[in-house]
Amino acid sequence: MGESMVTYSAPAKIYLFGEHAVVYNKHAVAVAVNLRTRVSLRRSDRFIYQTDGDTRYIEGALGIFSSLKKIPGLELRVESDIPIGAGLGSSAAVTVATLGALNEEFDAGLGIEEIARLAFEVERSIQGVASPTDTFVSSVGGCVLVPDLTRVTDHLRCSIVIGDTKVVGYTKKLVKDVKELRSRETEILDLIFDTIDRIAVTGLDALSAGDYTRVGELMNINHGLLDAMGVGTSKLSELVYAARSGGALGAKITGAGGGGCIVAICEEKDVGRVVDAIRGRGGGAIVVDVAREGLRRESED
Ligand SMILES: Nc1ncnc2c1ncn2[C@@H]1O[C@H](COP(=O)(O)OP(=O)(O)OP(=O)(O)O)[C@@H](O)[C@H]1O
Ligand SMILES: C[C@@](O)(CCO)CC(=O)[O-]
Ligand SMILES: [Mg+2]
Repeated sequence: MGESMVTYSAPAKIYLFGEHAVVYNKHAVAVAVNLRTRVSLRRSDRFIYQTDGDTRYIEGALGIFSSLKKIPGLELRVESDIPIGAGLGSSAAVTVATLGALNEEFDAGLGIEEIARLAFEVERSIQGVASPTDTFVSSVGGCVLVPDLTRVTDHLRCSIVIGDTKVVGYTKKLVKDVKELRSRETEILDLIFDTIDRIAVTGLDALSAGDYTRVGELMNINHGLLDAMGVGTSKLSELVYAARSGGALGAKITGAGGGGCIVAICEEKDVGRVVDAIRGRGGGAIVVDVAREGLRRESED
């Protein structure tokens, strides 16, 4: 019987504000949520992977880690609650959890900030252009402000509902499409990004003041600007409007768009109506909580 496997997990995330603009160094506010990816691994004489996704990000994590410690062979298993390509940061979570487990198994002595930075390098190398948001919030948990890379709170006094179009969005392609649109309409896209920057900063102030009506209103404006940059779909907007009609304070695309998920915030008393409204339009709907913990060691296998 080989030595026991070491297991680390990392959470999914939603964006309250700022996706895509954050790639151009504008502010974003992201929140880790309690859907997790768990990576278990142990040394081996060859490389054996068990996972339900392709291994691009796992290979990316192994590659960047190998520059620190030689990996002769590895048995690695991934189990995840996070839908892939749904805008919930599944790539960041699998990368962060893989690096966390490697860090312990090979005694690399990396701190959480270093793990977040290495994970960001993996995302950027695969995505082409990327922000540190997804990997940072998955590493540290709670609610974070980017590009400051600060954790602002670990509690929201509202309910969070994720609506899933069940259509995969491809982050790499969507980020590239926005980059190409910006190359054609630079001034206009920069005005949109600047407006999203202001929304994120104002939204964080509203969050800190507990003014969730204003947080929701700013989320709605942000959704319109994501549509304007071409990452929306009719299905995403259908679920957004359904959530709002169901009583959500605010609802918007979360993540890269082009498919994937929306996020809605509401008062606890309205959660059932918001869930029913999303499901009534054929969307998947799950109520999530803030994940206070980011990268986390799980019990021995
Ligand atoms: N459980 C998993 N096992 C292995 N690889 C995974 C897993 N989950 C995600 N991945 C990797 O991440 C890729 C999806 O990343 P992508 O950035 O396109 O979507 P996302 O991270 O889910 O959404 P977003 O980046 O918009 O938040 C998959 O193709 C796969 O390479
Ligand atoms: C679209 C984007 O802003 C978020 C994807 O979850 C890309 C990134 O920040 O790397
Ligand atoms: Mg991703």
